[in-house]
Amino acid sequence: MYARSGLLSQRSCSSHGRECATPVLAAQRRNNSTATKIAVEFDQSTGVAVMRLQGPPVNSLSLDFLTELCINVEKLEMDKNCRGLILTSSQPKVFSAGLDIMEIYGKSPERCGEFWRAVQEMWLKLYGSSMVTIAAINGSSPAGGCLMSMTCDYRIMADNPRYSIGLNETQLGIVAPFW
Ligand SMILES: CCCCCCCCCCCC/C=C/CC(=O)SCCNC(=O)CCNC(=O)[C@H](O)C(C)(C)COP(=O)(O)OP(=O)(O)OC[C@H]1O[C@@H](n2cnc3c(N)ncnc32)[C@H](O)[C@@H]1OP(=O)(O)O
Repeated sequence: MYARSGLLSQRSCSSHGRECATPVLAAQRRNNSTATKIAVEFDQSTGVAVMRLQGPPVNSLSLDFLTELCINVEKLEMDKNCRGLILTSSQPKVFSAGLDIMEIYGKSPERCGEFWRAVQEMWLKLYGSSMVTIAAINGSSPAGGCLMSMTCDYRIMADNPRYSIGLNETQLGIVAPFW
């Protein structure tokens, strides 16, 4: 969902002077889901968009979720009026539970590859964004949720001892790749 009058879809990328297009098209081709897991509100007066993650129960990062996230980031990126992005969660107590483990359990190597490429695309898009990006971490944010917030320029986390953040997969001896 992009609550801004469909303006973006009518504009060509070249009118904005920002790079765009191919990744969006790739992501759009992939996105067959009709359910909306990402809600975006853009305030024209401030130039700041708020992106709310709303994939119940815990905003786990499925292929559909990642695809929708990427499409929305890219749309905002193409809008020259959008200077800042706040990423937060609509789910109570959880920012994001990280990668949707059911996306990698018992799946074919091809499907796992597709999923892993979507993970890379997500963090590269956020990390490389020309917008100022802020993660407003209003709940727990383990593993891939931590990765997502790390790729933002700034992080603010709700002060609640019940919320945790970190690369918890290291407890199982799984470490982030070296690239
Ligand atoms: C800046 C440059 C960066 C460069 C980066 C380079 C690349 C770095 C690579 C980094 C790698 C990152 C790797 C990530 C790996 C992963 O993300 S694997 C996933 C790991 N996630 C977890 O371990 C989270 C586990 N979940 C929890 O801890 C808790 O569920 C919670 C704290 C999130 C929420 O707790 P609570 O509110 O009590 O809910 P629950 O009852 O536990 O769960 C509700 C419901 O959700 C299901 N669920 C939870 N997590 C996931 C998940 N990850 N995937 C799918 N489903 C999940 C849980 O099973 C429950 O389902 P049911 O209600 O039982 O059906």
